Amino acid sequence: MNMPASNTPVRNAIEIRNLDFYYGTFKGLKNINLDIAEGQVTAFIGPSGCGKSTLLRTLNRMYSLYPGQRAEGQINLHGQNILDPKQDLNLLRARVGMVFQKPTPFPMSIYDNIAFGVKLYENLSRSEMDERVEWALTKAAIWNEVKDKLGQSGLSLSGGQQQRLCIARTVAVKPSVILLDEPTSALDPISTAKVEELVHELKNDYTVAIVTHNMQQAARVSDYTAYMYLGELIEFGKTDQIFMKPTRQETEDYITGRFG
Ligand SMILES: Nc1ncnc2c1ncn2[C@@H]1O[C@H](COP(=O)(O)OP(=O)(O)OP(=O)(O)O)[C@@H](O)[C@H]1O
Repeated sequence: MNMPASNTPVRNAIEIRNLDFYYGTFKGLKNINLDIAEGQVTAFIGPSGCGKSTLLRTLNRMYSLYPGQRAEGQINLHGQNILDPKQDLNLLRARVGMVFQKPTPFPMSIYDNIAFGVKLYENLSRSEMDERVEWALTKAAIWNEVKDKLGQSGLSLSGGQQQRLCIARTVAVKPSVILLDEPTSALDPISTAKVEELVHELKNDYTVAIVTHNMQQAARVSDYTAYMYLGELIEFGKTDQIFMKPTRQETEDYITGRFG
């Protein structure tokens, strides 16, 4: 468990207030109130269908792509409510990047996988772009594996490498928050360990929120943990408190495997 240094004041990157979420008439999230600390890793855990991915997808309004899905309440990103209808969604997704469960490289070269997103937001010279590509791939701990084959298709990489390429692609546009939706569930144990190590590194520069089915993973990589059940936030706290001394019986039952 990664404890924040106790003498460092924790600032919130995101403050979620009275958040309800609807899939049509079905209420997927019920009155969520949660703070996501800047420069820390926050894990969302809970049994299947409890709303972990739904909550993550509200944080960059990914749901706005789907008709019938809506959120009510407030999600303040560095003090600005991103649920405001006037929010520019392209800008939001540059500030809040997302990595999905299955690696999803674009069908283009490794270099272009990184450059593509950067070009949407910035006008860099070729040499500046070369630098950005190397920087992002280095941040995602995959530079050494791909530096001699940047022209090859991203799809030619292994699953674990593809996922790190996707993380590099997200990092490349310099977001302030990175959302990871079960980023290792399709990976083997060695690739999983690499991605977990990377999550640990990323929090030096970014705020990270991660959905995981794997409680050991939540315990290993996160500073804070939110336990959810049936669309409600049941308990939230520092990861060691949630895992070693939960205050709610429901949390304890889930953590100890008596339920879920
Ligand atoms: N597109 C959708 N339309 C309608 N209901 C949905 C949709 N996506 C999810 N739901 C419902 O919302 C609830 C929360 O789903 P969500 O995917 O957020 O859960 P989860 O905790 O991430 O689950 P899992 O661990 O299985 O991925 C579930 O009851 C699910 O059936």
